[in-house]
Amino acid sequence: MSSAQPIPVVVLAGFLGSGKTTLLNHLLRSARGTRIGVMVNDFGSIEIDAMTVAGQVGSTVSLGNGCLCCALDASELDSYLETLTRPSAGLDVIVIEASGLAEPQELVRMVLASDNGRAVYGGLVQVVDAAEYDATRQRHPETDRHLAIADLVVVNKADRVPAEELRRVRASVTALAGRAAVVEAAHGRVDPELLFERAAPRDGAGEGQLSFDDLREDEHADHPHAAYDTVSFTADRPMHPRRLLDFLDGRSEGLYRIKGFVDFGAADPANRYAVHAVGRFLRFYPEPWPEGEPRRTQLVLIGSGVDGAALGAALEGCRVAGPEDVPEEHSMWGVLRYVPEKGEPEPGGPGGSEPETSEVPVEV
Ligand SMILES: Nc1nc2c(ncn2[C@@H]2O[C@H](COP(=O)(O)OP(=O)(O)OP(=O)(O)O)[C@@H](O)[C@H]2O)c(=O)[nH]1
Repeated sequence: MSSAQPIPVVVLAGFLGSGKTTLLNHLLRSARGTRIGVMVNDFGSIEIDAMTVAGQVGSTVSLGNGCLCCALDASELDSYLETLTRPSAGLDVIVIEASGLAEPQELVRMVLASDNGRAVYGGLVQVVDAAEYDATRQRHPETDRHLAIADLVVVNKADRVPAEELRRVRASVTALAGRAAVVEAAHGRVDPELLFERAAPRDGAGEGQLSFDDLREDEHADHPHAAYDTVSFTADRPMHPRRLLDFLDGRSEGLYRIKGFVDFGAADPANRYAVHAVGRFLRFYPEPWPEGEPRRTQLVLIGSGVDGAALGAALEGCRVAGPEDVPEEHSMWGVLRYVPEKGEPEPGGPGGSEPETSEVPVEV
């Protein structure tokens, strides 16, 4: 792509835990020379997504805590776009990863409203968790509306549902997503061309894509974010593997999403454990501590109808209390049960080739 062309800005949306960061990291790994700028928006004061993506690329801007569509206005978005669209950054495409509770329509509207002449709206990619599809639609009827305005829908986690179920979900998504292409994926592994080609500004710019007029103003009202609380937890003392597992196994239905990194101290001094819970799905992904990274646990918990103070207190009780509180010999076994088999890649880690995008340092 030539730098004289406007840079497409793709909005990557999808409900909590559907696999947006996983897909983004796949794109960054397999972009083959396409230089991708990333904006990440975390819902929670610890920027887990930003940390998960940051190792992969230099051109990442974190939009911080909150729901982008509420926290940001078009002029602020413009100042971030200004940074990423500088010719010196040499980017070909910019991807905005929305928080799992963002209203994609608002983001699209903001991108369309941008007066940055070097950027152009590049389409909405909506990620769907095939295993959570019915439950998500039930709790969040606005899901249907999000599908209807998408340009590409990725029915992700195809590996988690039987073939027949996948067909049913795909058929339902296709019916709702009138204008969008629908593809299935496991671990977000879509052909990057699919996004970038769709994102590339074409003659008759944005043909087939949403225009301002397609976006109705009144739909921010039933924004799902209002129903959710977020709890951030940090501990400088290691977590007790068995007590943390008991906490996770006993989590309530309302506590829909947990993500972060866990320090199990002496139980595994070499690794930190990325943890992800999405509904009843739970995984730990051990990875060597990055050099210079302080040994600490950082978690973000997102749920509706949850008691934040009680969750915080319960997690505090999962910390190793002191030298006499030694985790019993096989206490890591419970954790290891949730470490994926070989072949199931980590959300942001190995499991694929190294990123081919070059580092593009961008100062914000
Ligand atoms: N089995 C399976 N797990 C997946 C797949 N895609 C993502 N995951 C896992 O689902 C969890 C959530 O994935 P993320 O990529 O962090 O989801 P997200 O949409 O960025 O999450 P939020 O930003 O919190 O909304 C992680 O444990 C991923 O490894 C998939 O296709 N199959």
